[in-house]
Amino acid sequence: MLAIDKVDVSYGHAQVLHQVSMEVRKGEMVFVVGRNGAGKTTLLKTICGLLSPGQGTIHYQEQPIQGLGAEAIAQKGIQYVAQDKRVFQSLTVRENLEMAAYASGKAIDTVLEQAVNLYPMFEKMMQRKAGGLSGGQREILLIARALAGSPEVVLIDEPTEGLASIVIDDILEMLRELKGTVSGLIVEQNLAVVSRLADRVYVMKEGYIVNEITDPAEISNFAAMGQYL
Ligand SMILES: Nc1ncnc2c1ncn2[C@@H]1O[C@H](COP(=O)(O)OP(=O)(O)OP(=O)(O)O)[C@@H](O)[C@H]1O
Repeated sequence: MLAIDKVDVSYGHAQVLHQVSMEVRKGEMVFVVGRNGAGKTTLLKTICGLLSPGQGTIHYQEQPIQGLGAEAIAQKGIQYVAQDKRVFQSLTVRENLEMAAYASGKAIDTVLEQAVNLYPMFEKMMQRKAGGLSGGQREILLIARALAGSPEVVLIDEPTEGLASIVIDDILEMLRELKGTVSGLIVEQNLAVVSRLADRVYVMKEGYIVNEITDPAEISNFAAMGQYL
């Protein structure tokens, strides 16, 4: 589905990704973990076309996409949910979803229904201003917006960052709902979340992939593996 091969990325003269290779197979939920500054956000921005790799290739459904630009890559079916949890605050939940429907060309009713399936509480929250939602609900709204165009792959940057543990459970539940319906590449520092959902984990350190874990037993023990971070 997505194959990243020996990708280097620099900001000016500062190289921050070195020979990064990874894959996401159809329906897989793949996690990237690593300390702050390891290059995780840079990786997602490179895949979705906000940054261009200096070297290496990124293939999506067997076609090269590196350097295509963010709009073209989104149209091909890769959606990116940034770390900042920024919704259109002065618009309602419904209006936020309507804008995503409009941008993707999907019927509004379908997008609203998908969002309620993802997070049933939205049904009663459609007229609320998105700025008044909790951090967790904003994150779920952003993911619902990203799913509006029925992408094949979602790239999600730190969905639980800064959230209280009770809200993290909501995100966990929502991601569990998503699992299998779309392929996911998710940056996440909460190892308990990773251990519950991951099909595959990549560990990044200082711009390099230093470990790939696919063994389910090892993944389910991942929360105890703080040494990787
Ligand atoms: N726009 C930029 N210009 C120059 N350097 C940058 C820029 N963005 C990030 N960096 C540097 O690139 C490196 C990787 O940053 P990146 O944000 O990708 O890491 P990260 O693993 O996502 O960390 P975090 O969890 O803090 O977001 C860091 O050293 C960071 O300072």
